[in-house]
Amino acid sequence: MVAISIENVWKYYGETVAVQDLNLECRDGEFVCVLGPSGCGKSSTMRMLAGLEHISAGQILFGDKRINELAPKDRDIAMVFENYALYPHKTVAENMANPLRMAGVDKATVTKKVLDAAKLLEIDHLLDRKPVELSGGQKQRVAIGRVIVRQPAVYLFDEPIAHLDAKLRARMRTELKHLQQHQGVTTVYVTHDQLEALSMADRIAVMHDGVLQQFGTPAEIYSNPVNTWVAGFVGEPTMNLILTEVATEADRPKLTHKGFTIDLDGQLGEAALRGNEKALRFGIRPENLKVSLERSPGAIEGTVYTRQLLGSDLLVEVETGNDHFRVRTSPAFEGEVDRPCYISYDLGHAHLFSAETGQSIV
Ligand SMILES: Nc1ncnc2c1ncn2[C@@H]1O[C@H](COP(=O)(O)OP(=O)(O)OP(=O)(O)O)[C@@H](O)[C@H]1O
Repeated sequence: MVAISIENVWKYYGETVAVQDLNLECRDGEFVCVLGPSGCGKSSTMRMLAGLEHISAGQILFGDKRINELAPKDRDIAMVFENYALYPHKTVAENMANPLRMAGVDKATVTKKVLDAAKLLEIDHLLDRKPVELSGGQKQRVAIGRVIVRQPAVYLFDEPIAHLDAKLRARMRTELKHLQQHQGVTTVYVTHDQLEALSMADRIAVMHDGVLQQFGTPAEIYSNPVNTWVAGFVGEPTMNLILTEVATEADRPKLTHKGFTIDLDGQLGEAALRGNEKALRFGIRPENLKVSLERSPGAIEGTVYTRQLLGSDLLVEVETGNDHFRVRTSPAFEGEVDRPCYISYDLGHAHLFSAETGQSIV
């Protein structure tokens, strides 16, 4: 196992800048997810780590060894990419056994390790089949199996479970996480799925347009997003980010909006005054709002726009002054569409972002 340092790394494809001055430290044995939407540069980062893509500038170290010039086979990595390249003429068992055979492991150990991995991945009944006889999801599991049979210094996973159905994906998240914790192999895992990142990673690197936005634990990313981009990308249903104007009344700051006014105090109040900004985005997660049919002091008045059942919870969208708040509540909430309701909030869970730059000001 080994720590990974990505230092001032850039990736260009001609004029296109895919990765911009990336700095990331992945501790020995850590599980780091690189999270972002399509085109944000996560696969380019992964391919540079794997040695499949030239590093345009900067350097990558495994431990204290610079790997820029090392061939993929000399990096002691095992990778699963979205387009799993299996050997077409070999069976599933032979595909999975291949890395162990190449490493000179004895036959009995190979057979046992392949069978254990196949059972874990629920492909033990497919061991004699050839890749052409498998579904996409089954091929993906064989590709994962081929990687987990051996213990390299680094695992590189690029959307390895994207092709599985929801139930198997949830199971594989648990199993991969368990396996990684058990083996302690330093892991970089690329995904566009924020739930996957939140549930699996020790730390998450959120990328957008080739630029690292934030690097932190899932709790830090979720609770203290550094900008509106991260705030809106991580968390489902997404954070409410409502544009408001800043005003003061008797030196006390407040946020004004067509549908409501929010008096600020404490940390938020200080930040709003200090920032000297005319407009701010008020951010609050749906689970940190309460909706009621009873009016209460300071509550935001609105009308029920939609009710959507999310299994055990109800998502209520409330319209106020041409904007909508999403509120996660109990299905027992009786408010009907187009009827008045009242939203209350705890400012301890609220965020303020500059309307101009999108950066958190608190
Ligand atoms: N071989 C290439 N030649 C030119 N441009 C490329 C090449 N590979 C990627 N790009 C561009 O670089 C940027 C980052 O691509 P990258 O594949 O790293 O993103 P990604 O986040 O992994 O996206 P996806 O999830 O869709 O794979 C994109 O704008 C993409 O169009």
